[in-house]
Amino acid sequence: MDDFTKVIVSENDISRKLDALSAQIREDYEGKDLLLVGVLKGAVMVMADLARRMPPTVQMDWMAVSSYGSGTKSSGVVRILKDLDADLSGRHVLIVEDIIDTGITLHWLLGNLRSRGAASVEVMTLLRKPDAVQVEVPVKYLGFEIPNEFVVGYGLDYAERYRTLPFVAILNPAVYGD
Ligand SMILES: O=P(O)(O)OC[C@H]1O[C@H](OP(=O)(O)OP(=O)(O)O)[C@H](O)[C@@H]1O
Ligand code: HPA
Ligand SMILES: [Mg+2]
Repeated sequence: MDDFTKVIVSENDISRKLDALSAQIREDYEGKDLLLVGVLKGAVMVMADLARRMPPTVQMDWMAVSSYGSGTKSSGVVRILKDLDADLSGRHVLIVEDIIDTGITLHWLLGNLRSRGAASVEVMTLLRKPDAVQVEVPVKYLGFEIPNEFVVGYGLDYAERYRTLPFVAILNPAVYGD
């Protein structure tokens, strides 16, 4: 049995998309002190590859939230596992995410970070599933819209596995027993 049914975003697709998005972000934040906030653990890969395309003065901070546990369905409840180190007051913040699925995580996170007095809070996500969205989230920088299937790779896991793949693939439902 193959673990994946299809590669939907290749390593090369990701690299070219990050070239374009990072150029736009550099232009939009020129002259501003930018804080990238990565959402652990899924955003580790996209954060690393985006941040390397930014000026060296860019800063990174991390927040860990989890709503999926070890399954393939959102629990609907977002828990903070690790908070930011940075004080956001007056800061220009760009949240960096791997995926918007139901939108529950980012909707909650945007509300949470916006209450901390930042000068601006925007969102960059590599992937979005338009057919899965339950809560609309304003996204300024979007990589790819993908079908409503459970995907893994490039930071995205199933039960903590497959995060290290360099591409994004649809997980074979036989792996999780559907
Ligand atoms: O739009 P949603 O339906 O809320 O789903 C998106 C969120 O789910 C995943 O995180 P997860 O809770 O699996 O934690 P992880 O990043 O540690 O895998 C993903 O990294 C996003 O943060
Ligand atoms: N794959 C892995 N993790 C996720 C997904 C997905 O499709 N959606 C939300 N978290
Ligand atoms: Mg996960």
